[in-house]
Order: sequence, then structure tokens, then C-alpha cells
Amino acid sequence: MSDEDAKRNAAAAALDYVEDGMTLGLGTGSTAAFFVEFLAEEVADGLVVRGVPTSESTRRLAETHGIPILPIEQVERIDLTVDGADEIDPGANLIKGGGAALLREKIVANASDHMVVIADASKAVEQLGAFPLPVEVTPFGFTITAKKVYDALCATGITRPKVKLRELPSKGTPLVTDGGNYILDCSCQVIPDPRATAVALSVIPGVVEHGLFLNMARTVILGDSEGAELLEFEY
Ligand SMILES: O=C[C@H](O)[C@H](O)[C@H](O)COP(=O)(O)O
Repeated sequence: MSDEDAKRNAAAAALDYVEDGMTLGLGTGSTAAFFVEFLAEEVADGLVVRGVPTSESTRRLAETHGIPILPIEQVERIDLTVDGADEIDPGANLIKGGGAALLREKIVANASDHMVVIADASKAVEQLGAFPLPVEVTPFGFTITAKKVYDALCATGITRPKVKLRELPSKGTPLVTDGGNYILDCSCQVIPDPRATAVALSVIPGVVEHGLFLNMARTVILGDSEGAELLEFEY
């Protein structure tokens, strides 16, 4: 089995949650891209939906595939968001932002009645933290913010974290997000208290958003070679 098959199976299963007339949050990343492609096939067959993309790359992908797009400023509520994740714990808490789209992803997910997370089964972990936690920060003062982020991680029980500015591959310049910000990737190994870490990061001036998505996903779909496992959560 390839990871691609597992991602495809998870993405295909998410189509069951889509209904005619829905406003849909469209996630970012390779798994979400499969969902956009499957959705486009349904749209070509007559399904009527409007997509709210979580990144410029997803907006371009959706437009290329003929999915009608709505700017988020024209949307009051979103029925359903389907998005990927970098890690998923047994309580459906997530690390997101591997593709640098965490800010728009969180705004869209938070405006949605229902968030469905799609991933290959390898993204399921017992405890969050092996995947470096992305933290989006303003370019202004980012070295000071990085030190405050380090302190916040230590203060919430993370042992010897490493905080690193994300750079463009092979260019040595900072990656700039769709919102014009930088990303600090925080290697934690284990995040013992994700809620405490989320709160501690949120109050730092210069932190725009962090990649901990807690109590947001109501459905998790884990794909594998056979198909997909559906997990439902209530908060
Ligand atoms: O910023 C990117 C997103 O949070 C992605 O949804 C996440 O990184 C998962 O991406 P992929 O499906 O490519 O593993």
C-alpha cells in the first residue's frame, strides 16, 4: 500500500458528508487535494456546492477543477470543512500547519458546523508532539517572539524544545505564509498538556496562531489500503 492510496481512501470517504447546497471549507495539503479532486467530479456531475479555500494553493486547485469559490468575507457560516492533519491523538486533537496554512485553516474550521479530518492512518499517534508544532508569527520582532515561544513550551512541560524558523527549501530565506507571516517549527517530541501549551502560546504578542487544533474535529477518517475507518467525536 502506498501513502497515496491511504490518503485517497480517506478523502473519498469524506464525500459521504457532503450534501447538495453546502458551503464547504476546503483544506490544504496533499490529502485535502485528493478531496478537492473527488469533489470536482461530483460538481461536474451536478452537485451544487460553494468552496471556501484555506490557502491560495487550494483556491487555485479548486478553481482549476471548476469548483465555485466564495471569498470568506462573503460567508456567514460554513456547513462542513474537510481538511488534513499532521498528527491526530486519540481525542481528535490535532497538529496542523505542515503546509503553512494553519491560520486560514483554523479560521475556516472554527466557522464550520462540522470539521472532518482526513489522513492516512500513520498520522494517528498516542500523544501529540513528534511532528514539529508550527507557530505562525509576525515578521516584526520574530526573534524575540521565538524566545518567548521557547519559554512557553518549557513552562508547559516540554523538555528541551527546539524552535526553528521555517525556510524555503534550498533558498535560505524565510517561508512567508499566505497571510504574510513567518512559521516557527517547534520540535517538542512530546506535548504533555496540549491545552496548556495552546493557551501559553496564544497570549504571546507576535504569535498569530499555532497549529494545535483542540476539540475542533468532530469526525476523523483514517485511510488505509482496505478503505477508511471513521471515528466520531462529541464535545
Ligand atoms: O498547513 C497544512 C495543513 O495543516 C495540512 O492539512 C497538513 O499539513 C496535512 O497535509 P498532508 O495531507 O499533505 O499530509
